[in-house]
Amino acid sequence: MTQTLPTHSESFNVTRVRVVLAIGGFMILAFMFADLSLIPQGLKDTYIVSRLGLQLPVVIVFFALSYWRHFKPIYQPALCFVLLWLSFVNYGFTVICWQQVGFVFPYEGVLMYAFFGFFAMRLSFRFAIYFVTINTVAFYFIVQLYPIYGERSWVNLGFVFGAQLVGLVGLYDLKRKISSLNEANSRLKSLSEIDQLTGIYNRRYYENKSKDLFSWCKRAGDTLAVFMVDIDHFKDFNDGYGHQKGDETIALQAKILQQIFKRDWDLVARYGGEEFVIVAPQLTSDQAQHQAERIIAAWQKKAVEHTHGNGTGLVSCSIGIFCGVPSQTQNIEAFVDHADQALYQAKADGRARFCITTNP
Ligand SMILES: Nc1nc2c(ncn2[C@@H]2O[C@H](COP(=O)(O)OP(=O)(O)OP(=O)(O)O)[C@@H](O)[C@H]2O)c(=O)[nH]1
Repeated sequence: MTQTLPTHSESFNVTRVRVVLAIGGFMILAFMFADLSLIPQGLKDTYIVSRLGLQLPVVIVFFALSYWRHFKPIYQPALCFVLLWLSFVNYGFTVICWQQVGFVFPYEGVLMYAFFGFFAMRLSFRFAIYFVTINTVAFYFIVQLYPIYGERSWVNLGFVFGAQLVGLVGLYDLKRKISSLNEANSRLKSLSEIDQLTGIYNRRYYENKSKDLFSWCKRAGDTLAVFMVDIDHFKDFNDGYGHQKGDETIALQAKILQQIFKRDWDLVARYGGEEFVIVAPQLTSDQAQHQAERIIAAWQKKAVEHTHGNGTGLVSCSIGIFCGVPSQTQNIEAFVDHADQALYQAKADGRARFCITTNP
């Protein structure tokens, strides 16, 4: 399998990171023009080396790293390192300016790196604390070792620390608001995608996701199995044991299906009422039959009494399956229609069984 199947979880927004990083790289280049008009002639080459030889390559390497599949776990420490690297290159250049021609290079650039890292690159609060601590200590040593800023040294140190502290407070506040927004968002998402009675995906989620899975199988030329599962004589069960027991039985059916369809890309959803749908990519007809047998057997093992109506005395379900490699003209609805017809057949044949049809 060369492609990854679409699963039911979200991913790190790496595109945003790349765009912001590219903007940061261009900002370094843009500032070069402004800085070069201020810097004394003899320092221009050193300045260009500090920007094009030391700062920009690190930004480019970080950008290239974003194409690595393990980029997400290393993003925060790597970002912290890049920001410190940019600041330290600035400090190094500041010292060279002072030592060589007594020129006072402005320190404010490092505040820009900090704020860019905090708010544009979304440095985590923990790494922002590391960054501020190391950055402030470095600046402290510079003003202690070199009288670059003269009697303004302490004021400037206070300014560097104070401004970063304000940034940290803002970052903390932002993180708190974002996390409460995310919580509210995931609650809303869950309400809109999850069936409250069973805790599995609802019809709305199924409608969207099944199309993705279907397109994936069509592109990859892989098999897809659609199962329609319906509890037998459920109206009689409800009438005989009450709606509450009926709800419990629907929830139990969902649990059985979840225990049997465990792969990340298997989609198990409540289709409506006591009917369930499963969209299972990469399942052969033999494997699909095996899964159906397991569902039927799971109900037999549970042995939930159902003596009302014309059933076997126990709760059971019927299953219709349609399985095959999607043809170019088929859509997911066609698979569901075939699975529905197979379900109809399983009911007509006496229930508590499955019926399977396959793509020619
Ligand atoms: N307890 C409960 N019952 C539900 C729910 N949704 C639908 N039902 C009931 O499920 C029953 C479905 O019955 P039918 O579609 O007639 O089918 P059946 O009695 O299961 O018969 P067969 O499918 O032919 O075996 C209806 O009585 C619905 O009221 C629900 O959320 N909870």
